[in-house]
Amino acid sequence: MEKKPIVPDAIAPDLRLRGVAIYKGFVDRAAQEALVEDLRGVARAAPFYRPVTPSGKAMSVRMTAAGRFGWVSDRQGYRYAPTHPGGGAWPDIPNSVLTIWDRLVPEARRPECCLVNFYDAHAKMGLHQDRDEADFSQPVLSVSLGDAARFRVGSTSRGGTTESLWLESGDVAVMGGEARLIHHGIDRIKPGSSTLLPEGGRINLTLRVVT
Ligand SMILES: O=C(O)CCC(=O)C(=O)O
Ligand SMILES: [Fe+2]
Repeated sequence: MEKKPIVPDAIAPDLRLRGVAIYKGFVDRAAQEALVEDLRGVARAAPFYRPVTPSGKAMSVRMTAAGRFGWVSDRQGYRYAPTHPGGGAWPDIPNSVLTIWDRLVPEARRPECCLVNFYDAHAKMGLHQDRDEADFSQPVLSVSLGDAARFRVGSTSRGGTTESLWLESGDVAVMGGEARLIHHGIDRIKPGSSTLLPEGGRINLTLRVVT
């Protein structure tokens, strides 16, 4: 039997960009600060590193993760791995992060990976699909912290037109249902657009059900 896709409906999104549900300012400033504090703890246990694509190119984004699995990329390819590339299990996903998932997609399974991306002023991420997970009926939820980022979406197939918008600190985006396999990426960061991170830059969290 086909699984019914999980679409966020507990709270109405502020807007939809080609089916991606956008919740503007869903995380308030105090909660953003608490998230950053918890993420600094994650990064102490599992330091940020710069992944390499299967073709051997260093990504501009630095990554770490929390949960049973982290998403990793190296010469062997893209995959979910139970340990950090430097060795050792990933730390637990902080409750401050899980709370956002539970409020927006309460009917979904619990996320098994919280991928943490750090973008400096020059980092970006090309258009891609999140498709290394086993169950596409489960959504991917993304939280933006720090500097604003131009978020671009295409379609579920390759090519065609795209549309974009700015994701700002505290915004949440959910790719679920028809939009679960939409192409998406980050064109650029707007340096100095947020005071949340003293060092500047942007943190993006993506929560994923992996298995
Ligand atoms: O940084 C973002 O907003 C998107 C990140 C993303 O698409 C990913 O990590 O797969
Ligand atoms: Fe993605």
